[in-house]
Amino acid sequence: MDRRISLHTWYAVFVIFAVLMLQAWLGQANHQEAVPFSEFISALENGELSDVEISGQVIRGTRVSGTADLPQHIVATIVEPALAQTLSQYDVTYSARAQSGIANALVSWFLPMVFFLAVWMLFIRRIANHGGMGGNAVSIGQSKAKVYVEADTRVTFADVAGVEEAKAELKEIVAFLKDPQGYGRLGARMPKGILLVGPPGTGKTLFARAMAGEASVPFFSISGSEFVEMFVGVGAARVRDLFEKAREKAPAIIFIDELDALGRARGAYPGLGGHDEKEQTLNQLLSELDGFDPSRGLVLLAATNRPEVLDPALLRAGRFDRQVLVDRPDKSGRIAILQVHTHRIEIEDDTDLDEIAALTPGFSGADLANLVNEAALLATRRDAQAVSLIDFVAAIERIVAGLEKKNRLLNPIERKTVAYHELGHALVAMALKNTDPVQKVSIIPRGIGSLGYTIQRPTEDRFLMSKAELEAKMAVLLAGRAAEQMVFDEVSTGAADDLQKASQIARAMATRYGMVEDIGQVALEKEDHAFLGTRTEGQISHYSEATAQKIDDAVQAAIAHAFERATQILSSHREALDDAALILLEKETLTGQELARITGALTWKSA
Ligand SMILES: Nc1ncnc2c1ncn2[C@@H]1O[C@H](COP(=O)(O)OP(=O)(O)OP(=O)(O)O)[C@@H](O)[C@H]1O
Ligand SMILES: [Zn+2]
Repeated sequence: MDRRISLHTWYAVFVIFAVLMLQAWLGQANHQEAVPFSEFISALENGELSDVEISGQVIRGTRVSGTADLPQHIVATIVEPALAQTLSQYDVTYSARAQSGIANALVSWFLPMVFFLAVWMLFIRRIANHGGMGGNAVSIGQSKAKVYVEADTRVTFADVAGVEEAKAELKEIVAFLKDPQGYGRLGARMPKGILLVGPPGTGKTLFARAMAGEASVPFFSISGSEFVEMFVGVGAARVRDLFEKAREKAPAIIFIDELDALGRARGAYPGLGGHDEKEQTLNQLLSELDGFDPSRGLVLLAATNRPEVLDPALLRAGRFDRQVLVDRPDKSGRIAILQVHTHRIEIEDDTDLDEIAALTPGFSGADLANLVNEAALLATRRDAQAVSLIDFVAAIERIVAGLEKKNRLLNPIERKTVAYHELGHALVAMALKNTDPVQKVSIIPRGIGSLGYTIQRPTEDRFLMSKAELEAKMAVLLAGRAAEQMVFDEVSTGAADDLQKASQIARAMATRYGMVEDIGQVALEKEDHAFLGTRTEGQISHYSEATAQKIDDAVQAAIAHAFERATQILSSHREALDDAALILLEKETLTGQELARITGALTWKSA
């Protein structure tokens, strides 16, 4: 990759240099000397000039006779606008300034630019086609497309560790690739496209290659980021080529890395350029997806760490209709990943991977791979026979500093706060009747702005919610902050999103669902139950100041009540909360069952 970037830079410098040279040369040929206006006029009056042209404030002419030591082309600025009129008695042409501006730019900038860009592209193509990616990857396609194909990736699921849930899901796909016919026979339908979603460096690319390795099928890949700054039509041609090549070799895996770079919501590009090109590429991809027939043994995988920016059309049924989460590993996951990577190096017996894993919360698989590498380098530098714990600790310190800069790691106090916050949500959800069961609690940061998370799995699709359910939901939402308040006697900014959601519900209860006695069964605002899925906003009728006051009061009261309720539940289960927090801080994720076991929750589900 680096090599190609440096070539790009090299050629960019070359082109700029060449254009500047050309400009200088053109300028010379066209050389014009600026002279005072009075001098220009006298030359004109003396009949020394021909081809006199006025464009805007500028007048130029070609000297046909007169003093030889003056340049042939002279130009002056019309100082007195009124004079422009009197000039009409001479043989002059008036030309629009804009026109001559464009013509000038065309000659001096645009044409040479196009010419050199073309030459540049040609060079880049040649390099790309000859150089390829190195290793056992071969790039195919002579001119248009740069699709990488590996006949055998030599990576298997054993190389991917710490992401067991995702692995289990993807194993099914491998079974299909190994025997497309047999799979179809049982009536099972493969998803058309599978989207691997997760933070950078968690092994999405590795997973895709491992699937190809497991199934012993060729691996065709292309990266979304390579589609940027491409000429119109090239991107679409690449996509077409990718699918064509893969179809010839089916069964096979097609992998599109960084899907977000080319699959961004259409119409979402600020500014000009690139827009049409990206739309064309995306449209081509969509049409390939629609014509895609999984029963022929092709599996389409893509990866992204920003699923939220993807064009919704990509995620529709029959396109990328299966998402697999590839998350940052928890502690046991990190141990497994460290095992994979330390396999190839010599390590001292004293090195306890468990301890290293404990020191590296928030590390991704790529960070851990990097860590093992660094540690090995440090050991080599001190002439050791094997890598030992001290090398790992030193390497961790270096890497942590880098990650902290990127704001990806929590300090110990933050971790503790997040643990209690998330457990607050989880325990209150477990204690209350009208809530969805807790599936998972985690203190592994997920994306920007989310430091931890609690997943509740709805037991069914919801179209109606009762007042009791809404109230329970609010209590669960406020329980994060309630736990922080109770344990640390201090609150943090981590609850902002919870508060917003709870306020939304409280407000809707007052203004839309007629659930507040004091206001009555009137609808004051339009539907906005973001929590049920639909969304339209605005006032239905104009209501008085007094009613507005009542709404505010009702929202305040509902929130206060929910907070009170959460606090009460948590304080009566303080011991369970502390026990769970200890274990969550150690393990980083807890499933619903584990949590129930720790807290004995199932015995106290009541209220
Ligand atoms: N789960 C894992 N198990 C083992 N190694 C891993 C794992 N995750 C990442 N790695 C290591 O990190 C390297 C980079 O991971 P990979 O490129 O697959 O991540 P990615 O999720 O595709 O990242 P990005 O989103 O930045 O493209 C891998 O080649 C591997 O060495
Ligand atoms: Zn929260």
